[in-house]
Amino acid sequence: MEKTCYFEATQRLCASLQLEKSLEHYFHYMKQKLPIDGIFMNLFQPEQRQIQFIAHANNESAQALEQCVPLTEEMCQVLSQPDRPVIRIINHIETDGVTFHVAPRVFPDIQSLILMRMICDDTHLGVVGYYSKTPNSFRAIHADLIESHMHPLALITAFNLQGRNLLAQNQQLAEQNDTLKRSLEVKNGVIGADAGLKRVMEQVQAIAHLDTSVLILGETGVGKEVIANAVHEHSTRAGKPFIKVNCGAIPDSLLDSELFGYEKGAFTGAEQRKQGYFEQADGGTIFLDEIGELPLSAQVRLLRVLQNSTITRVGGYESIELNIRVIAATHRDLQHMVQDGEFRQDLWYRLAIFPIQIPPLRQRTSDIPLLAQFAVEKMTAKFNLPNLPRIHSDQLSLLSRYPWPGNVREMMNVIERAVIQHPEGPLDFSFLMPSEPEVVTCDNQQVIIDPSRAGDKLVPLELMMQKYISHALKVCGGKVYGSGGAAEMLAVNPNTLRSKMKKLGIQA
Ligand SMILES: Nc1ncnc2c1ncn2[C@@H]1O[C@H](COP(=O)(O)OP(=O)(O)OP(=O)(O)O)[C@@H](O)[C@H]1O
Repeated sequence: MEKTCYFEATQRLCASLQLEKSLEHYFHYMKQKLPIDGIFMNLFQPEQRQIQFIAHANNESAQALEQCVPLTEEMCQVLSQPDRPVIRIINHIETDGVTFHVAPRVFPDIQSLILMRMICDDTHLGVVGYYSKTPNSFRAIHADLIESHMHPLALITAFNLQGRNLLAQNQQLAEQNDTLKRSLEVKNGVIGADAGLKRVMEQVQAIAHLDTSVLILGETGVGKEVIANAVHEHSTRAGKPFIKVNCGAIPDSLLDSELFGYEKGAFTGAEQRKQGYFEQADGGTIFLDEIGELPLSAQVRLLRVLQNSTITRVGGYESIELNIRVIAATHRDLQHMVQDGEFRQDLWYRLAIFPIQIPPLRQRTSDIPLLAQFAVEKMTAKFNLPNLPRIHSDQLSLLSRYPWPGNVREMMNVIERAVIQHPEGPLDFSFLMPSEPEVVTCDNQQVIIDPSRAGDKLVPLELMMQKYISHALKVCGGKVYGSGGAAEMLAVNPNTLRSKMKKLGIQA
């Protein structure tokens, strides 16, 4: 009889991964053997000084519970005694101090019960309670019948606990992961912040919280905008506007209206009042990229704005006071431009209070693997690829040897191209290796076009331009306009480049 009961009970306890479901099956079997109205399970949590009810089954339902009942210090001591009996019959609940304090808080109708401790690996987990709403319901024979069920009950509870702990740890790790990801984002996607750009990031940290103007210097594509963004994000202006102005991309005739805005009727076509970039940046930061391209006439007006912190819209009279931090950037040698009279010295002094020089990528090759990984992840997301394409170590060292004249932007383009070519990986960058020197025929002679290999025989400038523009297009993956395009890399106006391409018969 006991053996059959043990077998049947164990089968039911093992029927589900959900404790309350197992308990429900078990209850419906055990109610035929015992005078019970329900069964509950709870955990003893001495560190929290409480008992937590985790599952309950009766004739109506089965529920997973999370109800906790606090214990006094003395109660904890009583329950921690190792020699407490495994099974106890309590036929009048009010006679047992601890049980009377705990069980009726969750199940008010309990009058009598059998409590069986669940012990697994010498650890007291908690108890199973077989209860009745009638007093004096239980006899020793009932206790004898269930005593052998302690092990399967303890085992399924221990597994369930392990699962709960794993879930909780998992959730904690996921939260930590999110926090770490966010803190990486706060570093604003500056890859190399702890390596090749460490010195730069130290300067960013030092200047960010001040309102001083910052001048960011470095070759094209080196990450000047990324650093400008980092200054803004680390400043008290983070969350306020960050307005980027590419000074080289605005035609001279539109500069004033773009920068300072205009009043309705200021000129033909000015049908509405429009805010300029400066007004849009009020409270935040204006990033004047390619400041070296600003014509001298505009430089005077910019200096006035910087000195007075006010602007006047085109066609307007009112002075508008602004609160703006200025970050300027250029790939040109501004000091040299000052000497040549192309850049106003007073503006240079004003902007160059705190210059940050970003080293070219070839001088910080330690950043290349991380940047490559970053670019691969970016492209994988962009093209919705199921897996990250791999880069073998020989290809990675090829990337580290390449001189990257277009810096990080060129690298992003190169990786995009490699991902398009082999989306499933591994990525191949052999196209970066110097190809056979290109030879063109000029005056019936063969001439090598690579200037570093050219001899004394020079080719017509147009031919050299044709080859050079074609090369630039190749580097930019055929892109003419926009960020990372050939016009940007060659620092020319896209329309100028288009017309040159047309003239020289170059297809994008
Ligand atoms: N340290 C970096 N971490 C992550 N991405 C970078 C980093 N540096 C540059 N990039 C990426 O390289 C590209 C070019 O960067 P960015 O536009 O900041 O260069 P730039 O120096 O301002 O270029 P330009 O001189 O043409 O204005 C962008 O896609 C940018 O996200």
